[in-house]
Amino acid sequence: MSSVVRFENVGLRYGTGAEVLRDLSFALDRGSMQVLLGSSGAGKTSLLKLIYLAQRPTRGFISTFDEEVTSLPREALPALRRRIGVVFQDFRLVPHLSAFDNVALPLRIAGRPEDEVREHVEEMLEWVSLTDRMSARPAILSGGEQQRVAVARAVIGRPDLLVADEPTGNIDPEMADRLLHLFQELNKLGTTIVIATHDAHLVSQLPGAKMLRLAGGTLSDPTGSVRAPPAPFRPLRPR
Ligand SMILES: Nc1ncnc2c1ncn2[C@@H]1O[C@H](COP(=O)(O)OP(=O)(O)OP(=O)(O)O)[C@@H](O)[C@H]1O
Repeated sequence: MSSVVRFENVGLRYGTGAEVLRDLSFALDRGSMQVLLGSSGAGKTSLLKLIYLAQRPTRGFISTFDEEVTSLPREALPALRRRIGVVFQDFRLVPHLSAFDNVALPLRIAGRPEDEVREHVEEMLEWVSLTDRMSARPAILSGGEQQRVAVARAVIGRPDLLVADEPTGNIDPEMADRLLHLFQELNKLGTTIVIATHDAHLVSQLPGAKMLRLAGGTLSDPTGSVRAPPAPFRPLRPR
């Protein structure tokens, strides 16, 4: 099977600090769905940044859509980035644009006709239950509403690759189910998907998804069992 992204012995350090990612070698198969599991600080966001080309590795080799991106000039990256939808952990909505206009952005950038934009955006906002909030700017939306706008914006253009950083972190379980269903539908249409989370339960909600487990900056055996939970808290007994 061909791969959309391939890492070979990739490492990343910020400045002169220690490596936060090391010896990463894996491939994302075309049309696959992967859950990147790791605790807080494990390096999930850093790994996603390498995948969506916002960060270059300090060593190793990365290929994206069959281009060796590690040696590509900076000017060549935007064309590849346009094929990648990203749900950022901190949403990154455009503050002066309404929910509608934020979601419309990828379609307008792609030069799609305005009547088509309207139809698609309305449909997408309905899917994430934000029809009645479409005129609101991000500042007056709740965290969960902003997250749903961010997801809608990332998926609306049917990207070849979708990268989502804790995309269900701020929403209730019912809406989380709805978003996961949306990701599965997109995956059926051919989009390769990577979802980073610290929530091991998410894997069981995505039948067919493969797991990548990140710990201490490196990928462990994805077939390995989930680490045992810590011993239960036992308060001191009164003497
Ligand atoms: N821009 C940066 N400069 C320096 N260190 C950074 C930078 N970004 C992340 N780090 C460090 O890299 C390590 C991994 O961080 P990262 O944000 O990738 O983890 P994470 O698994 O996404 O965590 P969380 O689940 O809490 O978001 C941390 O030790 C963090 O402090």
